[in-house]
Amino acid sequence: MYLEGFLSAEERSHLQDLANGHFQHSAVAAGAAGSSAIHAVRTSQSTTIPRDSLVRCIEDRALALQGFDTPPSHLEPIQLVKYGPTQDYHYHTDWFTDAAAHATAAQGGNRASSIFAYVRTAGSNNDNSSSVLTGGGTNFPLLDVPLRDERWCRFVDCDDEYERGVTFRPVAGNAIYWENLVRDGAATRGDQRTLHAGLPVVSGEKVGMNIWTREAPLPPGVRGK
Ligand SMILES: O=C(O)CCC(=O)C(=O)O
Ligand SMILES: [Fe+2]
Repeated sequence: MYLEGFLSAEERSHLQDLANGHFQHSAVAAGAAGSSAIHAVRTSQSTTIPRDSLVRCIEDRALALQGFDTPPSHLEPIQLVKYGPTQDYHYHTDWFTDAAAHATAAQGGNRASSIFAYVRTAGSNNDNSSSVLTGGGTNFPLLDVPLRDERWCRFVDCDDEYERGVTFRPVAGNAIYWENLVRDGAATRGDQRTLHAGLPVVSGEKVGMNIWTREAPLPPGVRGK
């Protein structure tokens, strides 16, 4: 689902203020139970952000979108991710493929849904040049969505090769929402079609926001206050 104007300009700058100075090299889930590791597949920098009243308001919006039966305890702390030139996040799924290590019932199960929003899509903060963001789209190679109306071209890259699936353009304030799991009898399993990547930034800086909803409540220590 495509969400235009999910974040206001004020919210986007507040989110960046909360994250500033806290970005660290992004980790990815690793083998051992609940652990993560620094990996070349994700060269961005990321941080979770503290929950203040504005962040709670964004969380409420994310929950309302998913229906009234998802309580706040299912939301992971919001994560911001920042990419400079050449930085990217290789193809991955947000649902954990190693569920025994990362998605047990005690850990809140797997990631039922994802919201990825574009928080900053501009020139770099670190140089004085008037660089603009180029690159940095979000590509879903296995999505087979016929976007026949050219109004979509503001939000997706209509010049992409057909075989490349769908690439969302980084448009500040907008977001994509998708569900990660499909029912499989009494259980759930990860949906392969949700494979995606943050394509390399060519110039400028991109800051994104992840809101991940678990199937079940997170341990209070992970969820935080
Ligand atoms: O940067 C992007 O476009 C996607 C990021 C992403 O998929 C993630 O952080 O899980
Ligand atoms: Fe992702």
